[in-house]
Amino acid sequence: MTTEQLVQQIRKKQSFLCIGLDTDLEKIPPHLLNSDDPIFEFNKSIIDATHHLCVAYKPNTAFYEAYGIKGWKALKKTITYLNKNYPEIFTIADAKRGDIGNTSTRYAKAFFEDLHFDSVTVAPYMGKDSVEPFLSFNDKHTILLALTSNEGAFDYQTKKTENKELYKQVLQTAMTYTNAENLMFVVGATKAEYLTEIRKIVPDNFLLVPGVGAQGGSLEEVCKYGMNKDVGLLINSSRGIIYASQEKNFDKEAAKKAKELQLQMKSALIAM
Ligand SMILES: O=c1ccn([C@@H]2O[C@H](COP(=O)(O)O)[C@@H](O)[C@H]2O)c(=O)[nH]1
Repeated sequence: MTTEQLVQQIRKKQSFLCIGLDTDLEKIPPHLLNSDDPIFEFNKSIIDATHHLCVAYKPNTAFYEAYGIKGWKALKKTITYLNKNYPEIFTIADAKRGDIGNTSTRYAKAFFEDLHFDSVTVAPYMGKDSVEPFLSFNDKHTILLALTSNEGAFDYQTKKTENKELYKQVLQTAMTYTNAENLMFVVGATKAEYLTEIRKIVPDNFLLVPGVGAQGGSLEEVCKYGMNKDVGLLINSSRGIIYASQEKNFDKEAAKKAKELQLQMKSALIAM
């Protein structure tokens, strides 16, 4: 999917919501555990109930890898279901990959060519030759970790080397990479106060913003400091939406939570 197509969807749906499919067998409604593939059944119900309220889904691969081959099969069924039934939806494999060049190429092939995701999250620590293999795929997006939502972000990401914070160096250096137009960046909603500085360095790139809902980040502040002329934000909520209820109507309860966020996003778009 191109960035233009993503922006069109945001305008059409009046939403820049990304729903995180962090599917955990210990948290899904117990009645689903009797089915052949409870992870996929849960995801399918959530997707069918919420697709009109969001523009992206983000399965975090850890939740699938944890179940071995069964988890990978459920991930493949989920992305195939999304691409077949809702091709307008932007898909993110939250896998946080990155390695020496030839290994990164295999990761990129796995997520872009085998699984057909639109994007994958990548860790910047190994530098240019670990990131550029992901960037070389047309109409695919590499979402680089810049300033993460967790407390540990302060261990390195905000520390200064050569009088500049590491997250700023990541943003600036990454923008010099070949095919940098395919870059998006992860910035935690819990770090909204940094967004003004971040937008000075990457005014045009999309930001994937996890951390509203369960982690307590403010949607209002993220919009205030992070929006650009094309909206430029994908705001993720996982647990806050998908685990709204463990009852039979869990999908409808999830949709209610997604609707609450979509309505706030609609207001932010009107105020733009
Ligand atoms: O900085 C980061 C990067 C990734 N994540 C991931 O996003 C979701 C957030 O889930 P919630 O349940 O809405 O808290 C999860 O998959 C994280 O691994 C992040 O939170 N922060």
